[in-house]
Amino acid sequence: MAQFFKPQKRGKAVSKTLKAQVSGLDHQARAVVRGSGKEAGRKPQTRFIMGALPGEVIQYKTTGKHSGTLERILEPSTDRRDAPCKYYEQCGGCDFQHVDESYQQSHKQQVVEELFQKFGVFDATTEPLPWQAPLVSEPTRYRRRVRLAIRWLGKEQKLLIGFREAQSHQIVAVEDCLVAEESLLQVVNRLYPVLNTSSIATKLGHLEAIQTNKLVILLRITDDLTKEAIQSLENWQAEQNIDIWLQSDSELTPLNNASLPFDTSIDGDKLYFQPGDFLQVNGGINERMVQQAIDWLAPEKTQRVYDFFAGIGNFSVPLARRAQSVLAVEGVYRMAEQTRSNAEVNELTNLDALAADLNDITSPDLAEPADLWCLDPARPGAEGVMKLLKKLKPEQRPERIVYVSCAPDTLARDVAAIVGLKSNKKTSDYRISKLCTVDMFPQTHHIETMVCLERAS
Ligand SMILES: C[S@@+](CC[C@H](N)C(=O)[O-])C[C@H]1O[C@@H](n2cnc3c(N)ncnc32)[C@H](O)[C@@H]1O
Ligand code: SF4
Repeated sequence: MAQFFKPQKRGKAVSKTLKAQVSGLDHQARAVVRGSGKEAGRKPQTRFIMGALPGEVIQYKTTGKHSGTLERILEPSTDRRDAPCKYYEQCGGCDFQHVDESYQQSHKQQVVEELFQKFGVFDATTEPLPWQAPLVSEPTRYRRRVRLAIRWLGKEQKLLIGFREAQSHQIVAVEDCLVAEESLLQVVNRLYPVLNTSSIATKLGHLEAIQTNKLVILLRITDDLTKEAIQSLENWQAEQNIDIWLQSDSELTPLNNASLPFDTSIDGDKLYFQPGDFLQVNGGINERMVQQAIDWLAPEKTQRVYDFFAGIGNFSVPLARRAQSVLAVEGVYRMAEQTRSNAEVNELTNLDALAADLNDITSPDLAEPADLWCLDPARPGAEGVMKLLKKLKPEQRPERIVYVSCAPDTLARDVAAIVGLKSNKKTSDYRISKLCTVDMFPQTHHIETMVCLERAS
């Protein structure tokens, strides 16, 4: 039969296998390779490839204009180690186990340094950043919360529970996870036979296991469970003394009216939360991070504090123990209410909470100005708070700001905005007095950083 030419849709690049030497690591710990030679007549591209290290010669497959997947390491780096977790090659939960923890930590500090330089936060040729020792975590068994994906395999009549593969919807079944507290996967394994029936498993979205004062299971359900299914979960709950919560699109319900779990603050105060609320995943490092925020802010009994992006009051409650008053601001109404309730339970009359969108905050929303600000935004950062700071008269601005960040790029952008404030057009109103990385997520590329900024006068 005659073959006719059919024009191809533009932009659909053909995947190729290439060889290259890795030139560096980006802020997501992806290897940077510059295309060697011409690829199908195009200009060589820079691509980002997970799993390789600077100096290594690799073979990779192109998957997009700037992406590729690692196929083979032809010349390994001496920094490479065998990953401690047997699921590492498939599981998307960790992406930095192929180097040891000190490499991970120094890479993370270097990323922050480079981003601060890029955003003009400081000039490396004239003034080094005042780095403090990193807050270093246990390298394994540090997670007190895990989320597992779930799929019912209809043909095999079997439930699959595990972590997602990187950039894929596939699930890797795991019996244990090296970064999670041991109790978490153990309890999931015990619950498995109860969930492994089509009447429950087909209605599950995902599962979370959380360990604070007690173990809690949160089941995300996509449809109502039958009475019998609920009864079997309740029987297991009673037998194991472990609370189960069901989360649907519209509500979060504890089975048998299970009570709220709580985290304990550095002063022994109880921070109650619902299983759907934000909770810092690394309990040990969280304690040290909160203590350091307090040391850096150094609140006095005469000072007022704003805790922006407050969650359930992780920083607000210990700050309220030391300051004259604290206003916690949180976007999720329920969590702001929880902070208020946590203030009451711990008999703190000087802590109030406001539910507000911090992208859009104005000083009248906050009533009186505060002497100290604590900021702990999610990844998009705190642009709205930066706008607020800029609009304030210099004398209304805080004496000190501690910024806790889980995204170094938005941190660099926001810190650049703070050090760029100049009331007298010459010198900055604020300088960075201390900063450090916080090892919140060992074995992954995620970077947590704390920065303390002090007002000049
Ligand atoms: C990284 S968590 C920190 C929570 C708390 N500081 C802690 O240590 O547990 C960030 C918090 O910011 C809140 N948040 C995110 N975007 C917000 C916004 N635009 N306005 C107010 N709060 C926001 C989230 O709901 C979340 O509770
Ligand atoms: S998330 Fe757990 S199971 Fe997955 S690679 Fe990391 S340690 Fe292993």
